[in-house]
Amino acid sequence: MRSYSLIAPAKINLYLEILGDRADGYHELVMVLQSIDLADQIDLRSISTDTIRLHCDHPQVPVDKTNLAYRAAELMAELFPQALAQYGGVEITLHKRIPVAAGLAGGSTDAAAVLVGIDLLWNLGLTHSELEELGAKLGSDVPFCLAGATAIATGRGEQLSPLPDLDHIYVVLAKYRSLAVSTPWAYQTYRQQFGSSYVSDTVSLESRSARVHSGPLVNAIARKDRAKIGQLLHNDLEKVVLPAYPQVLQLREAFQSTGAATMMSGSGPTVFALVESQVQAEQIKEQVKTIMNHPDLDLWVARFCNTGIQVASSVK
Ligand SMILES: C[C@@](CO)(OP(=O)(O)O)[C@H](O)COP(=O)(O)OP(=O)(O)OC[C@H]1O[C@@H](n2ccc(N)nc2=O)[C@H](O)[C@@H]1O
Ligand SMILES: Nc1ncnc2c1ncn2[C@@H]1O[C@H](COP(=O)(O)OP(=O)(O)O)[C@@H](O)[C@H]1O
Repeated sequence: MRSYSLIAPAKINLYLEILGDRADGYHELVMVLQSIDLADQIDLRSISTDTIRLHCDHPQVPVDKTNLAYRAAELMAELFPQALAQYGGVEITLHKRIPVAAGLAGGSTDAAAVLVGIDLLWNLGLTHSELEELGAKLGSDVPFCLAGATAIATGRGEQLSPLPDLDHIYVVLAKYRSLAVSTPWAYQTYRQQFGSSYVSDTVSLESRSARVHSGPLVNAIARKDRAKIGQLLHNDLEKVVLPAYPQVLQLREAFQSTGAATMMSGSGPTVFALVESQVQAEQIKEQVKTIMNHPDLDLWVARFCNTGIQVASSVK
């Protein structure tokens, strides 16, 4: 039986600015996204029946049709019924290492891996932009997860422009195991509290987005100036999540007290810090663990990576 094993990295947001609301209910964004080597492994195998089967080793992850990986397979089956008939259905096994509901695009990267894996299993030969288009139907962060690395994302988050690769930057991440922040809640609350400051005309939206494209963070990335990148981290969603979740605020303050550049990722509740070496990262991880002294707090050390979905092994 044909099978593929794929590696699906998480992302962090180095920058997230909300520019305005949109007629489709989403928000117009400008973000800088970065892949990190904290990754899920997704195994896909052709099966003789024309069904989709999903297994996952994480108790918080649904294995029904609400799983984004399942939805990615379902979308492929709907779009390519002849390939489904020719090659059979798919059995998907998710080995979950990315924390769930964490602001790290765990579900999105699994969905991206399933698109790539089924394209290979069924010999579809889809182009990268075709895969991006399918990814955007599943979620705003899915297109980024396909190629990963460092990129500016605009629109809902699905329009991408690559940025130069960043190497040798380590990340310390921390999240309370039982704490989840709803992404729709975060955007909706932001709109309620700060919506009146939106600029509604498109010229202004474009100029605000262009300011980021040629702005200090993008310049710091081009110069690989790690210290400056750290100083320029920004996330508008902190304005609503930190006041509503005091534990996340405390975690943010604990990271700050170590002197490292720190920020919440996406809609949270993961907080991360950027550091220059693995040794320093392990030190900060221990410092934050000691300051917080909470049995429910999980911490990880990861590294920036310049890849999105990758094939680890295959049987053809
Ligand atoms: C906040 C971010 C930052 O990277 O990531 P996470 O924290 O989820 O990882 C993203 O914007 C999330 O992306 P993703 O999780 O793919 O979002 P989607 O499934 O498309 O949308 C989930 C919900 O978030 C809100 N949403 C999302 C994107 C956007 N540009 N405007 C929005 O208002 C909408 O309420 C939508 O129903
Ligand atoms: N493949 C998946 N991995 C993780 N969570 C998933 C997946 N598919 C659906 N979910 C659901 O999506 C929600 C958001 O999870 P996740 O994608 O990890 O976080 P975020 O959107 O914050 O990056 C979870 O509460 C979970 O129930």
